[in-house]
Amino acid sequence: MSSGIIPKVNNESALQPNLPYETLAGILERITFQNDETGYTIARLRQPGQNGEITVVGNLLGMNVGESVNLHGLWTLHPQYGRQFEVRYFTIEAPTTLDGIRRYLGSGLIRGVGSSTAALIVNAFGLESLKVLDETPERLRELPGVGKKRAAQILAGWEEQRQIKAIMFFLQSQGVSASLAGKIYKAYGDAAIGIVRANPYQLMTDIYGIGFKTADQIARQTGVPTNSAQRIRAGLLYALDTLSNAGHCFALREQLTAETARLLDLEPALCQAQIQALLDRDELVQDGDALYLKSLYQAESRVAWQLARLAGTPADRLSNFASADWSAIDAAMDEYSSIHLSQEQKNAVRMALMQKVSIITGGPGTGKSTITRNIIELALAARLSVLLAAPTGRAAKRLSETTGLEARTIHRLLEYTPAAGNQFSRNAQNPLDADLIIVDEMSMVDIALMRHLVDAIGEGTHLVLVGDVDQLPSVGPGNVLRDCIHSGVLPVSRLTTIYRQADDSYIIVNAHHINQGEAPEFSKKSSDFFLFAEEDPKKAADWVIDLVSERIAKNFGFDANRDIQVLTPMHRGEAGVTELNQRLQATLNPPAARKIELKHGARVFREGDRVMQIHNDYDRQVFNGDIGQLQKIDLVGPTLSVNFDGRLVDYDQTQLDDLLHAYAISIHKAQGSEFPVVVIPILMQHYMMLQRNLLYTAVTRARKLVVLVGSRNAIATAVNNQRVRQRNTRLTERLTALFSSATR
Ligand SMILES: Nc1ncnc2c1ncn2[C@@H]1O[C@H](COP(=O)(O)OP(=O)(O)OP(=O)(O)O)[C@@H](O)[C@H]1O
Repeated sequence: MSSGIIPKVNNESALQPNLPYETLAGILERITFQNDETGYTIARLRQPGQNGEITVVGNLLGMNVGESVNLHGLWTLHPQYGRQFEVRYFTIEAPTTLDGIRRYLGSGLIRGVGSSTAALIVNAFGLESLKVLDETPERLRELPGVGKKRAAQILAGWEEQRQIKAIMFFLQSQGVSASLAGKIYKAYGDAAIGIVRANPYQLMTDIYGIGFKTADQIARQTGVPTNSAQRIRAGLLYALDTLSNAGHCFALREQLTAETARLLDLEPALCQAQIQALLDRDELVQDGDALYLKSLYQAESRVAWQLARLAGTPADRLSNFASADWSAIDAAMDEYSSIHLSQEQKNAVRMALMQKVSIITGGPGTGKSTITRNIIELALAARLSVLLAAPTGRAAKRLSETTGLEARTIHRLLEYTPAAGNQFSRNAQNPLDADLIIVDEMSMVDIALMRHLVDAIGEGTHLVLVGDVDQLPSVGPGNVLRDCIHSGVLPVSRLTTIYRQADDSYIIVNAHHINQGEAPEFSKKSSDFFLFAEEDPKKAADWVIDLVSERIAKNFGFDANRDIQVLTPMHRGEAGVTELNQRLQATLNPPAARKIELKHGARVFREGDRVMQIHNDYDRQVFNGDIGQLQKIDLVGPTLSVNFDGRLVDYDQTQLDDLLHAYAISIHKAQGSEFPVVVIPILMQHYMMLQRNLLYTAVTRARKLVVLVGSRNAIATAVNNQRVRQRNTRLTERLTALFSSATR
């Protein structure tokens, strides 16, 4: 782990970014629409001395018709509704004229009070009406026809809206944007102010979209000292969490102290003391010089323990194979199968059926799918039950296609139910009922998911882990497949011979070249592997646009929207994800009168866009890396409907952060997916990311055509850089220790 990978918290406010906001003052005339769940509002504002009304949109919880408001935000141009003002922050002043007060009280603001009661109140108390409600509400009884019960009812409604307003006011005065304030209010209700004051860092755990930096800024505003124990503990957990997002399961004590001290701008000794506090509270676990978040420690130890249990049990649901006549089985396989397996492949089949836990690894075209099919055939012929799974929906679909048997995501296999508090219904108490379980694309499985998987496997069931260990490791923490192989305690079949290869096809040959540290060949004979040499990032990006929108379709007959995927090493720069997406969107899906658009932050979603979900959402069954097409935008919700392989999924305003444009995606996000054509910009500008397994992963995503655009130098740098980023994991050591103690 290199030091300094966690960005320092700077003093710039992430809450109130330094944008040139405009301020509008006026009276809120009408609320046209308000989404009860999210608080998203469309309203009309009248400005003093000006004719007509303007449309204002944003999270306007706590704002009511008739109020004088100061709105801070930006003008935007809506393709259908024209010019409108997007509110980021607001302040409210109560109305001051008789008419204003009457309209205000009668606007529906107070539950159960309409325009006639409002008129009664204003007739009786005049300009003092609001003061009466606030300070001497017993005077409501003076109103004709208002008894004790009715007065209490009016008062309760008044208090309720006052509370919302007070909370929204408090949060905004702490620098929280209106939309975040809305989220906080929705999460905590009337307790919001209390919680934010007592421990703003609590928001990190409870509210999606609030991270350490936002919580820390709120804490500064509310006066929490920078050296408070609360802040340091939150900082330590945040540092560990950031490291786990980079793939690490633990941090060394010294590194964690240094990282956190730098992050918080405090003395390391202060951080040391709070490490002990977190250990005492059982939020951290210490293992020698390593410090783990508790959940990761449990996951890693449990995976090792469960694998030892599964491998070491005397129970064997495939015992027939242990005593089988393997020369007869090999002969039968040769006779009945159209493909004659090589000896190394036969050994892999035999190993899977004889060993309770085993691993099959190999590069593209080495026969992993073929072997998997053979294993399944033999198991089914022996009337055994087989379950197949893969970490992502798309990988599972591919496994189904290559084996002809149903394959599920690991989450579905384990009957994951997010509604029931993220529970896996298949677990140690209720294990999967199968004789044989095969999991494909193991390189993508992180330590947390592996823990749930092995927990749910009963003794005697065989587990076969299949994957390509040279691919990029999982996005989540751990390096499970690699660690299991390195431990040397589990049987491994390494497949080395490439079978899938036509004479003019270079994709697989080059993938293996790259994996072995050799430069890919750009031969004239090649029909599927090309380089457009260009050193300059801007010109390389121009090439990418031209290739995707014109050349590849023209010369090879592929469809730009359906078949071609741009994969790039970085997010930033001319040839990074962000800029390429903007340019490709403009070229492949330009604005048009009939296409509705929705602006979200710096991005514009437009009907017809290619988009990608970037988090697992088990409720709605859309997963990190799923790519779909934006079919419809409904501006009133506002909601987006995205078509994922024929299934429509709706996104409301609060879910839009889960969606990115996907004309160009990062290579990391492409793991486990395949595309007919991939176009890969690769430049010295991407220096930080130029690693062998990154290029290898990118190239192996293509089924029919690979086009590299960039510099030979960058390709050579990637190929030569075998420094697979080190991940802090101890699964290898745990496995070795457990297995050696079992055999002693
Ligand atoms: N022993 C063999 N003899 C002849 N052809 C083989 C042999 N093994 C595999 N093949 C063929 O090689 C091709 C690649 O095999 P397979 O799809 O099983 O590899 P893979 O490792 O799963 O590849 P990938 O990871 O790219 O999907 C297939 O067309 C398969 O039929």
